[in-house]
Amino acid sequence: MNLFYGEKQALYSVSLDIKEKEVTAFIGPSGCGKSTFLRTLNRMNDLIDSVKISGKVIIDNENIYESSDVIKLRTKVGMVFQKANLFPMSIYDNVAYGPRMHGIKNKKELNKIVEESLRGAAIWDEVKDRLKTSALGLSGGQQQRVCIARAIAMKPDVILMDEPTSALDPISTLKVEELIAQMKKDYTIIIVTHNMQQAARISDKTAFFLNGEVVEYSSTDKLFSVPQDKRTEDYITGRFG
Ligand SMILES: Nc1ncnc2c1ncn2[C@@H]1O[C@H](COP(=O)(O)OP(=O)(O)OP(=O)(O)O)[C@@H](O)[C@H]1O
Repeated sequence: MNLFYGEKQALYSVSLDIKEKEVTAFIGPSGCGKSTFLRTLNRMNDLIDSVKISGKVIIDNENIYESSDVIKLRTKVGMVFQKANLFPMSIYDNVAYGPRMHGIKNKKELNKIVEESLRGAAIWDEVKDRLKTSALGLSGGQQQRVCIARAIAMKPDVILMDEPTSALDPISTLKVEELIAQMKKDYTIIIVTHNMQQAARISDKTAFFLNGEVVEYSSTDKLFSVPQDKRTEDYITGRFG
């Protein structure tokens, strides 16, 4: 994968094999291309006019850049952003939004999806008595877990997370990290994080990005204990970034 914003190249020959039902973390200094690469995985960069991409992203034997069904792709590959971006509507309606858009109208069925998704995001007990109240009345950490529930409601295979805990306090961060650890039995999770301890705690594999390239990609244990590249070692020991 090579990616340009206009004339400026942001990704250089990035090639990664990402395993299903694992947590893969992308780490690296600011501006090195982590979010850009993450967004290529569900074609979110298509929304930016200047973007040019060469290469392939193959999911389930299909190059997603050759298939035109972007809606189907984004159902399969969901996304959670850095800041919770709930709609100004009830908790229930936020989670039911995607399924409704996909034509599910049956109340019983929607109730089931909403409950299962909120349970899956480990927030059901906290919100079950206030489903009809505004989602924006929840704490930041709760809102982020409702965003995860909203992603789960679409029954994706892959969930992309772009610094999902960077706006959260340590306790909410811990809850989201525990949730990610539980979720990997059902989903493939790819997470961009600025927090190396977080990558070390929750991921199976880690890719270290630098200046638009992947310098090193291996099991998280190996990358943090015996980095193969001097630049990885310098980064993880805090010599730069
Ligand atoms: N919409 C855009 N238009 C032009 N250039 C962009 C755009 N988005 C990102 N870039 C540039 O692409 C490069 C990679 O940015 P990207 O956001 O992917 O890095 P990152 O590693 O995720 O950084 P951070 O950790 O700060 O979020 C940067 O030089 C950035 O300025």
